[in-house]
Parts: sequence; structure tokens; C-alpha cells
Amino acid sequence: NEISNLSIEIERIVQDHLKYDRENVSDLWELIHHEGEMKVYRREVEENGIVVDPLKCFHTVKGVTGHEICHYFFDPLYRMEWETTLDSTKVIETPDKDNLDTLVFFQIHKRVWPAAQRDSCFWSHIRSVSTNEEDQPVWIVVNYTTDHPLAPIKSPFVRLVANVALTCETQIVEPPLNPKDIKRENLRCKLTYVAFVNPGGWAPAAALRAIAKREYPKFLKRFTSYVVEQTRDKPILF
Ligand SMILES: CCCCCc1ccc(-c2ccc(S(=O)(=O)CCO)cc2)cc1[C@H]1C[C@H]1c1ccccn1
Repeated sequence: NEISNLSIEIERIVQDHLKYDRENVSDLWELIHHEGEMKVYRREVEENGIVVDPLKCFHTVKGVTGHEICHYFFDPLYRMEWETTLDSTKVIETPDKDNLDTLVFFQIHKRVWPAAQRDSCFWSHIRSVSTNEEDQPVWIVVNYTTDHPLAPIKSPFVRLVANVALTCETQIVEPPLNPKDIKRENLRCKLTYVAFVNPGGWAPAAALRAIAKREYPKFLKRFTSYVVEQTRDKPILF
């Protein structure tokens, strides 16, 4: 039925991301932005003349955990606080009321003139994966395009196709003897962000590449700074 088909798809996509995303980039990837701990890479790929460049970003954020980064990325409550490229976001379905680890979003993206305005509909899933005993668990959020009756494709909007994952590892730097004494200065989150976005309809390749080159680093910097600010005086969420 619906739920089990969705959970099968979620399992497949999440496992793929867990397996591949943290792999280092090959020399097929071009470094398009390097700022402090943030490195943003891109591969130039076109499908039927449409730019679908995969994007991969590695970043280390001090003072927060991977759980905190994934929590603020996943929870709709904060979306419009850090997202500057959206006109709106809405949760149109909660597939499992007893387990709020999966939501279905419908988002309208700000128009990038002269291209047609985009909208998106995707399931979003958050999960922690324990690696081995002593390390902190890996946290991951995946946003993956899906059709939905409450997100009809309507002109003039062009539906974009996205497969995005944010994967985070938490490191405890110079761990104090008693784990209860861990402070935020002992925390470091190593995150990987991958985005496979098909803009859904033709847009000038050079323009799309320029937008991506400008927007992804801006969005990752703004989002991670937002989480550092929001968590500064709060108890650590491991
Ligand atoms: C003609 C221009 C079409 C716009 C292309 C486009 C659309 C969505 C997206 C995108 C889709 C999902 C996510 S997310 O991480 O899942 C968060 C969800 O709120 C993030 C970014 C990217 C791009 C590519 C430009 C690039 C760009 C990059 C960061 C912001 C805006 N535009």
C-alpha cells in the first residue's frame, strides 16, 4: 500500500546517500567555492540540454552537533528563517502520525527572472544511524521529489526535481573525562551536502550555473550560521 511503498523508496534513497555521499570527490569534480572550512564542488552534467549539475559540499561547523544541524534543516518551523530563495513552504502530508520523521513539503521558489517560476514537492526524511559504539551517530536528512495530489503541477509554475541530502557526523574535540562535562567548544560537526537538482524546464545553462555557484555557498553559510545562533545558549542536543 501507500505507506509501505513510500517507506521502501525512502529506505533505498537513504541507503544510497549513506553509502556514497561522504566519499571524497574525484578530479571529475570542480571546486567552485572555498571559504574557511566550506568547500563546494560541482560536476557539469546536462540532460536533454538541461543543466543538472550535481553539487557536493563539505563543511565543518564548530559548536553544534549533527543532530542539531539536521533538526533545523528538517523541521518546517524554521524553514523560512534560513531559506531566502522561497516564496512559501507547506507540509501537505505527514505519512506516519506516530513517527514524525517523514514529511511531504510543497514549496514555491522565488522566481529567477527571466526563467519561469519553480515549485517543488518532496518527501523529507530525518534519521540517525549508529556507526560503532564509541562514536556519535550519523544524522541525515533527505529531500526527494515525489508526486502528490495536493501538489498539482499548474502553469505557470515549472516543477523542479530534487534529490538532496544533508549528512552530519559529530566529533567531540578533547573530550572531558566525564561526558556530562562536554561543552559546545568541544563540538564539531562535519557535514556533507549533496544536491541533484533538475530545474524541470529549460533555463540558460550559463545563467543556471551562475545562480547555483552564487546560491549554494550563500545558503549553506546562512543556514549553518543560523543553527550556531539558535543553539548558542541551548542545552546540547546529541
Ligand atoms: C531557473 C532557476 C531555477 C532554480 C534552480 C534551483 C531550484 C531549487 C534549488 C534547491 C532545492 C532544494 C534545496 S534543499 O536543500 O532541499 C532546501 C529546501 O528548502 C535547495 C535548493 C536549487 C536550485 C539551483 C539554482 C540553485 C540554488 C541553490 C540554492 C538556492 C537556490 N537555488
